[in-house]
Amino acid sequence: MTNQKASLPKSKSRIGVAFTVARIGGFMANISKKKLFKRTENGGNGGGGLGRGRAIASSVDLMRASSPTRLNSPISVSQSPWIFQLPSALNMFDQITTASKGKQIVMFLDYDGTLSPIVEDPDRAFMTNEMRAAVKNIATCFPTAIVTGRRRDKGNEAVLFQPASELLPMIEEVHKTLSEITKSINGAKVENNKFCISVHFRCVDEKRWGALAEQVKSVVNQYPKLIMSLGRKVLEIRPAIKWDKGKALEFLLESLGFTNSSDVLPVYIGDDRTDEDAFKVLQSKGLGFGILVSKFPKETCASYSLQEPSEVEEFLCRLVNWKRSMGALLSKPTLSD
Ligand SMILES: O=P(O)(O)OC[C@H]1O[C@H](O[C@H]2O[C@H](CO)[C@@H](O)[C@H](O)[C@H]2O)[C@H](O)[C@@H](O)[C@@H]1O
Repeated sequence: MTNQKASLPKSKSRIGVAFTVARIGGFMANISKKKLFKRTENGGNGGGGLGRGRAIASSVDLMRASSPTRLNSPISVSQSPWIFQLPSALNMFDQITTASKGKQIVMFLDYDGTLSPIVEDPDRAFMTNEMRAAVKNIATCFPTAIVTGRRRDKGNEAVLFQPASELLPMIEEVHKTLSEITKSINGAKVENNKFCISVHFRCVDEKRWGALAEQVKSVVNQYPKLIMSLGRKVLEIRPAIKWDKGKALEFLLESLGFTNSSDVLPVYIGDDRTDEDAFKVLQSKGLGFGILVSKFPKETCASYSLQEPSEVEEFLCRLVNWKRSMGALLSKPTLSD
């Protein structure tokens, strides 16, 4: 499999949509996280009532938990009770297609960790040729949107909606400051996603994570219009506006004319905390299916799971084949023809 430029296929997509999302709110999994990020999310002064040492220690704990690389318990993935709660979307394939009877499937796909494997260098997160073909095919079968925090020139073609444009000069300024200030930390990488800044710590020695988080928070705290949250080995700084992947999903469904929920079956596939906002919307509306991409147990509002991008590809290919076989069945000549 050869790596390719991280852009999506240009033609034949029913929507051809890629979506830049200014993220907010994140996925607050537990109380300590709420406390820790309170200052940054409120533009206030961080760590809640925690002392500085404890606040840094819990920052590091959260950063560690942001992208687990092993199971905490000694049991294997297949034995995990989480797997029972969150069955594989591949095993549940027939149930998913049955639920789509009389409805329009609309596909929502996250990019990093979903369509492309997680890699150390965010500039080298590419879709394989096979995944590219699968995405292209799925977009010919169903309305399809890529919902990502990445900037348009890093993998996407069209942007339907970009909130917070007036904050761009400020985001640019913060990007410069963060790039400068984090130079002292080996492996730290600051990425400018236009509407959000990502400070990556995947390649930073764990001993330096606390120092990095402190540096970033000290800058973000000077900007009340920005908040910070955690993704997979990444600190994300974004506008404090009411916009997230859940709102993006609602906006897209509405734009496509699917206000009547009985007509539509949205399927959202994502791996990260920001995707939880979309899973939550689907869950609360009793609409479609959220599919979490993860090998490890996680707290989630998704209904099903896929372990890694290669399983996402398999799932997309099965959907394409199913859709094509349905089309073939419908067009088969009958005796009366
Ligand atoms: O909304 P998404 O498309 O899921 O974007 C979330 C972040 O994705 C990227 O970072 C992640 O993938 C990198 C490449 O595999 C990996 O190195 C990093 O540790 C992950 O967090 C992207 O680079 C970030 O800007 C996005 O915020």
